[in-house]
Amino acid sequence: MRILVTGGAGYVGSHAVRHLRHAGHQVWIYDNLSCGHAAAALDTPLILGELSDTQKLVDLLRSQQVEAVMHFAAFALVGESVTNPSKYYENNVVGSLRLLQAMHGADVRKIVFSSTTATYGEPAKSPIAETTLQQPINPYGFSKLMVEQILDDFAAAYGFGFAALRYFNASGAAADGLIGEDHRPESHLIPIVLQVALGQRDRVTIFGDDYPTPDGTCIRDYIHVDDLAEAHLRALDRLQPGKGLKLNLGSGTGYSVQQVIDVCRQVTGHPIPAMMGARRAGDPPALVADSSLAQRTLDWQCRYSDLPTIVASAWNWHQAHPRGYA
Ligand SMILES: NC(=O)c1ccc[n+]([C@@H]2O[C@H](COP(=O)([O-])OP(=O)(O)OC[C@H]3O[C@@H](n4cnc5c(N)ncnc54)[C@H](O)[C@@H]3O)[C@@H](O)[C@H]2O)c1
Ligand SMILES: O=c1ccn([C@@H]2O[C@H](COP(=O)(O)OP(=O)(O)O[C@H]3O[C@H](CO)[C@H](O)[C@H](O)[C@H]3O)[C@@H](O)[C@H]2O)c(=O)[nH]1
Repeated sequence: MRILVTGGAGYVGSHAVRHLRHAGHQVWIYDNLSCGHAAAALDTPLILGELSDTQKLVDLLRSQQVEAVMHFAAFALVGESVTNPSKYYENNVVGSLRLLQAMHGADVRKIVFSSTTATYGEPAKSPIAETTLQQPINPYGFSKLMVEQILDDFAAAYGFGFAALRYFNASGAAADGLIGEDHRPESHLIPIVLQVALGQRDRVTIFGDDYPTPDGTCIRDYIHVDDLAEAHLRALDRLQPGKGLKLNLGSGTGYSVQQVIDVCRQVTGHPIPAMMGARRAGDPPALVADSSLAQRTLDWQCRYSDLPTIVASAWNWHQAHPRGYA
């Protein structure tokens, strides 16, 4: 297929682009490089553009005869979304709406959208299935939930076929070490811990050890970015006009912050000093996916999402690119 990938110069998008191309699809990346890196595009055509530029998108979709869109472009810092909600609703909601309007205008009706665990807020029960009530606790989560709603309505009214893939914690890097995770500022646990191992930070601060979990630190479900990319590829094949797939993507195994740091110590052989700090606002105690619906619907399984494999791939990338894409 001929596919436009918004946010394809970012972390998850760049890995998905490689999977798409490997499977024989023709791909164009559309990115404003606000958080992404031109180098992450490798040899895939990169078009610099804004989600809000509807006319540019219509022209592009038409001229390249695009058949489907994968939509990764968004802002994704939970804390920043609380202090600057306007920025998040503008980019994530209005930006997505403009993209969908462009697709409608160009008669492109297939889309795979990056949603998030953050749409669930603080669910009482774990693991989290898709039937869990979606009650976000921050503007980032609301912005993604709003787009899910818009997609439902575009499916019903205009025949869009969509998949909203709710990722848990994306992590790891490509096995060949060519691309990896480089967020600026970095807020994600694994890259921060590995920056300590590289000597770029003195220590990692653990955000709270008084959670109702076995060791008191927060539990998350880490899924390898290549497993996420594979699920996107399979979702693309299963889009149906007028219908929406809403699927959790996680490994189904939870690791505490303390366990993640311990695995990073084992993989890197570095002592990785850690100190206890205060809770980070808005962190739920435990988020673990029930991804059985995605497994059945997509005929998909995680292959690289055991934590030592995730950390080893990330460590490979960080060692080879100590300054990221700089
Ligand atoms: N990383 C995770 O653990 C995680 C978890 C759940 C959901 N998600 C979602 O997955 C998607 C990708 O996340 P990521 O970690 O790769 O983020 P990222 O910041 O690395 O990538 C986002 C990309 O979108 C681009 N972009 C942002 N706004 C744009 C705009 N208006 N026009 C054009 N391009 C724009 C950025 O330049 C960047 O290249 C996001 O939608 C995020 O909300 C990520
Ligand atoms: O320096 C750090 C960084 C993180 N953590 C902890 O490590 C865990 C994982 O934190 P991340 O920031 O790596 O990931 P989050 O679970 O907060 O975020 C993930 O889920 C969010 C929604 O909940 C967004 O989708 C986001 O993009 C995605 O990475 C959390 O308990 C956090 O408190 C620390 O203790 N110290």
